[in-house]
Amino acid sequence: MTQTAQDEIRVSEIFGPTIQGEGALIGQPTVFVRTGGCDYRCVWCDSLHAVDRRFRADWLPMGPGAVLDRVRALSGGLPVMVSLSGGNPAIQPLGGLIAAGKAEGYRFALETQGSVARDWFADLDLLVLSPKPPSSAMETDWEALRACVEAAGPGPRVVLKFVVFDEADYTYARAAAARFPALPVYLQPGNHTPPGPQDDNARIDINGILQRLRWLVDRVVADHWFAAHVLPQLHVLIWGNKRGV
Ligand SMILES: C[S@@+](CC[C@H](N)C(=O)[O-])C[C@H]1O[C@@H](n2cnc3c(N)ncnc32)[C@H](O)[C@@H]1O
Ligand SMILES: Nc1nc2[nH]cc(C(=O)O)c2c(=O)[nH]1
Ligand code: SF4
Ligand SMILES: [Mg+2]
Repeated sequence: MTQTAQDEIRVSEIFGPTIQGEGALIGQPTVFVRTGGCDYRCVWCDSLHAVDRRFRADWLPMGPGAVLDRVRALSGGLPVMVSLSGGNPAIQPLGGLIAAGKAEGYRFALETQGSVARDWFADLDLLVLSPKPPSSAMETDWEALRACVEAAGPGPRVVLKFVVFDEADYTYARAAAARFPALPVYLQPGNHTPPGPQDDNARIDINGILQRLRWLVDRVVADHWFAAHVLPQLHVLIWGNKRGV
């Protein structure tokens, strides 16, 4: 593969295989490629090490070949699901990595807030759009979100995934889902990440997460919102907000 500076991906971390902890592929063995840099800054982001520019020195430019070498080494050369996350992976040049990986049998999912659409979304196996509710303090660009769905086209599965902390977030999720009636919906309770090193499972408020999870189930059932899936972040229940799992 010939490589140019435009192909370089800013990589915060590559880890796994672990299990996918969230959403449509929960429980599935997955290697994560987390890119560095985001056009948002959600107040409760659990991955600030890939968002806050203070960590920029840790985001290494890597060509698609080098990323695939690392993924191959982690998976023992066996095809596995690769989740592209971040940061916002949509602001990175990932088309070459996806094409090269698919040629070797890897499958690709991508997690994005839906603020930037890319033509290579059409080559994914799964596009997870996670527009941000009021508690994030971010504004949704509905046209950009729709452009993401359109860029995906008929190829990948496309799903919506909402983080819900409170009633206003739930109302937002209902309204956003109603704009895209054909898309499956996943709801997950938010976790309040304490500041400091993300390597300490004891610092996670598991009781708060479970309380919001019970409330979310009650809310969905009371509304007869039978198309929604309600799931916790399984990796957070297992490991807290530890990095690299
Ligand atoms: C860290 S983000 C990276 C991808 C992309 N920027 C996005 O937000 O979709 C990956 C997933 O984690 C979710 N997430 C981030 N912080 C969270 C928190 N405190 N509680 C629950 N989910 C969270 C996001 O909503 C998104 O679905
Ligand atoms: N196990 C595990 N599952 C995840 N699902 C989404 C994640 C993310 O941060 O994008 C994530 C993560 O960081 N770890
Ligand atoms: S969009 Fe995603 S990565 Fe960016 S700040 Fe929000 S949760 Fe974090
Ligand atoms: Mg995460």
